Amino acid sequence: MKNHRNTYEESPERLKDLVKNSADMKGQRSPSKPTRSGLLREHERHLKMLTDGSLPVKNMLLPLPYPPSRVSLKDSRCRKIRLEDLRIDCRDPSNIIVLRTIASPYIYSSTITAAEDEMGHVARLTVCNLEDTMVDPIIPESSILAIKQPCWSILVDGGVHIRVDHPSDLVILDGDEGTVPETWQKEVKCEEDKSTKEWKREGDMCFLKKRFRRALVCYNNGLHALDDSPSTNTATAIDLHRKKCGVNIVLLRLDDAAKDLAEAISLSNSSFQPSAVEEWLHNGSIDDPLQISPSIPKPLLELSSRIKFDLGIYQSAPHYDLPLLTNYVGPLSLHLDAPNYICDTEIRQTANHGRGVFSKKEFKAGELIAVEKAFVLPGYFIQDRGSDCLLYNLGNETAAQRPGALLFRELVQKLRWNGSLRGQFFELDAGDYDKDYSVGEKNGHAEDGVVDVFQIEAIRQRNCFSVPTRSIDLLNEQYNRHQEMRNGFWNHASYINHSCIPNSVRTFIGDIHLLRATRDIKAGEEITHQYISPEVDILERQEKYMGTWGFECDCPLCAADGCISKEARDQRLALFNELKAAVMRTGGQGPPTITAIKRIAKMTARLESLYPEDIYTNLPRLALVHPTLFLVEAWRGVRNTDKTIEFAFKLLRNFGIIAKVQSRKLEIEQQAGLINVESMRCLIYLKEGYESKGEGKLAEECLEVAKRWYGVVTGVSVGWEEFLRSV
Ligand SMILES: C[S@@+](CC[C@H](N)C(=O)[O-])C[C@H]1O[C@@H](n2cnc3c(N)ncnc32)[C@H](O)[C@@H]1O
Repeated sequence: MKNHRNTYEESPERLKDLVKNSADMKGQRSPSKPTRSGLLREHERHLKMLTDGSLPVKNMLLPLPYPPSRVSLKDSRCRKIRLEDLRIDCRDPSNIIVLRTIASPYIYSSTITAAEDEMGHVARLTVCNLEDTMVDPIIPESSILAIKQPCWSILVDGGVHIRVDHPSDLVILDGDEGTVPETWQKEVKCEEDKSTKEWKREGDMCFLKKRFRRALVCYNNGLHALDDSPSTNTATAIDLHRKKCGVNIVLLRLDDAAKDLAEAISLSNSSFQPSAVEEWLHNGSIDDPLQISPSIPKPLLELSSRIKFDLGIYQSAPHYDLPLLTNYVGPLSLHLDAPNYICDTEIRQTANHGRGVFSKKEFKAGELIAVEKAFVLPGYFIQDRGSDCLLYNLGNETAAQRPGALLFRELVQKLRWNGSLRGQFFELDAGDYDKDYSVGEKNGHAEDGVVDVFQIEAIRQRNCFSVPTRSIDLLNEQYNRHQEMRNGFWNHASYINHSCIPNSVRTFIGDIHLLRATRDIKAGEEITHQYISPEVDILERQEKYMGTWGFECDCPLCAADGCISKEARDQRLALFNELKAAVMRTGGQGPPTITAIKRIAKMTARLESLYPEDIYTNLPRLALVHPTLFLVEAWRGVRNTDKTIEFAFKLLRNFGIIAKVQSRKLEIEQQAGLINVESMRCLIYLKEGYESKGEGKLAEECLEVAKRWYGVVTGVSVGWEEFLRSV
């Protein structure tokens, strides 16, 4: 059994201990020196395990943070060192080491290989956060690499390896650079002499086999091998650029894809300069002043639309065919071609919550405030256990489940390859992460591909959303029980601050985020939403906000709860728990008895008395929500219409929605009200009640509000009739 332990997939627990206990080894030389045969034997064993398929969950690890090197290999500060010069955990940004890999890589949660320096000394090399695959390895055997700021990192088995966390700290060399040892230079093979046609064919084969990087090389070589006959060449060159563009899109290299497409378009119509086409692809607008789209062939048009949507297009009104988008989206089709609508909101400094999003115009309750396509929303088969992974951050001792881990991975890839998208992202809140490490464009360190993976993770943690495939699916209990939520990232929405009693609700259709007003909003008001639904107990909810986002909420509800003495709050919580247990006891054998309902109503009334009216005038009373919901449904179950109506109004009140009937008209005041599935359901119960009392008009008014709230809660009106039938 011992022989089969996978020491390549490091246990985070053991690594955490190691980080704590190895501080005193910092600066020392390697305690062990592997032999070439020992290292290769061990590597072979792990590779075999990988092909055998006996694989654990992927544990991705982020050690203690350190910044990526910004020293280029051509920089005069750059100093070449050897394996024997390396020290434990000592990174000097000016140092580089040139290595040659001596084995095929093991690619799982990271890329692991064996490498030698020019003295013939060997080491295990671990490169993390690469978009690497076994069919298309980035560093196959015999690759020549320069590693920036190399050092030894301790392994749990007592050995050491060179660990690279920032992908930009790894530079793959062609073999003819001055930094490459002479003996290795001679061994670098020249690419074969092939015709354009042959390169294209090989590129196509590689594409089919998902060897995307190799396909790019082949198409590039094909372009270089073009002969001098212009007539046949133009069509071939357009085709090769188009193919390259497609591969770059798959690899999330949108900037490169735009370059290739611009070349292809310009070749197909010489009145367009490549630079003008590239600018059009990047301009974020639906406008096409040069009239490029009507003048290009369909395949190029399709690619241009793909690139423009992925880079972000903006429109000035919330015009969307939401039923169409809703019906299109499914677990395998998350990504939509939809423009953003964010122009009626703006990002500004708040008084004491950092930056926030503000309305630039009035919004009516239910109206769309903003619509945004995801910057990144990983698409993967939820059921695919092979994509299971966890991301351990040893710096702040947090662990992200698969949705967060996969989002992190894709963020790194997208940011690394698209300089045009970096500036926006690195402006976002990274919490306590030391901004001095930052290499975002705003700091003027836009060296190609240099992104700080620790900063990306800090930004992800603070700003990502947990999302269903579509928010309407959350109304379906089956879905709720079985579906894992994904993690996605939306740049504009990342500026929205939290409030426990917000004025907007966020919903999703695939990768589209919709924000709707829960009540009328004035121009200039700050837009808020709930990061998570607030816990009943203020201390518990503040702990959660502090734990994940580092803030203490000071919304009116938290201020009110803060006015209540600890003793009274404890009393409230004890009664709340007692009620919860009493409600649980009624479950099981048929509907609750009238005696049980009355007992719970009495306890609920006692709990209500613990909410002073002068403090909670129109604020939600969270502890009362669930018992009151139980009572509404229980009275409805025994067909007591008057009681159902009475408790439905109480439930709305407990959500902070002050509703009453005045002169046989429904009046609703919801400045601090929580609009959610339960409050919407409550209105449907009221509609039913009034219907059975022959109050048709009141019933209709309740239904109208319920329908508006359905739009807020799901983002769309699709499925309303079906939902109504299911209540
Ligand atoms: C998603 S960002 C929101 C935008 C952020 N204010 C900014 O300047 O980038 C989340 C961060 O905003 C701040 N924040 C959000 N809601 C807050 C609130 N109710 N009170 C205080 N700070 C808040 C916290 O620092 C939190 O980590």
